Amino acid sequence: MLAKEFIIALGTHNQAKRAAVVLASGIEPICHAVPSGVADQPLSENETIIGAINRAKHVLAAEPQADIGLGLEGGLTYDETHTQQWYLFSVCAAWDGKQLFVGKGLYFPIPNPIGEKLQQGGIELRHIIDELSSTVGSNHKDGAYGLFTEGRITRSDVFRDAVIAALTPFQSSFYK
Ligand SMILES: O=P(O)(O)OP(=O)(O)OP(=O)(O)OC[C@H]1O[C@@H](n2cnc3c(O)ncnc32)[C@H](O)[C@@H]1O
Repeated sequence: MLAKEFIIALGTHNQAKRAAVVLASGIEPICHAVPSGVADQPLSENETIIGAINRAKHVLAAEPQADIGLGLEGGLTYDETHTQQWYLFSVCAAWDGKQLFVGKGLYFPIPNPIGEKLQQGGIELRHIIDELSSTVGSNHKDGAYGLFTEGRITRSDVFRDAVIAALTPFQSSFYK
């Protein structure tokens, strides 16, 4: 476990992401919205990872008193090779000014018509999930994962695992 005095800067005010960091670390992060430098709706694995890394680096620069910057980014990717299926996944990048690690959360199939609609542009996943779940701000709540699994997995759960993965090399003596 990280020491309580360890300061985490998180590059967003998103509540699902903030909750994920608390679940993963037991620490309340300093939230500071920073640009991801990628599209509002990333549509490839590479773009999503770059967005997470940009956020981690930008937030540590903006909050230099922090020990580590975390960037959390959600994105979609199309699996051409095996399943011809769109997937939603969540990435955490962790940057302490010297070392960078990335944790990837669950890969989760989403209905292909949703992926195709997003690919056409002009709309983000949260708009579609808001409409399907008759809510506003689904991306701050249980998200697409919560809707499709009837609450068995939430957006915070998925990001929690990604945060644990990205933080572990900074915590565990096995990586020293
Ligand atoms: O405020 P920020 O940190 O930018 O959080 P975000 O939720 O708006 O943005 P992300 O970059 O993480 O996600 C890219 C887009 O995909 C949407 N999205 C990703 N995962 C989602 C989920 O589980 N449920 C609903 N929308 C989701 C999200 O709302 C954005 O429109």
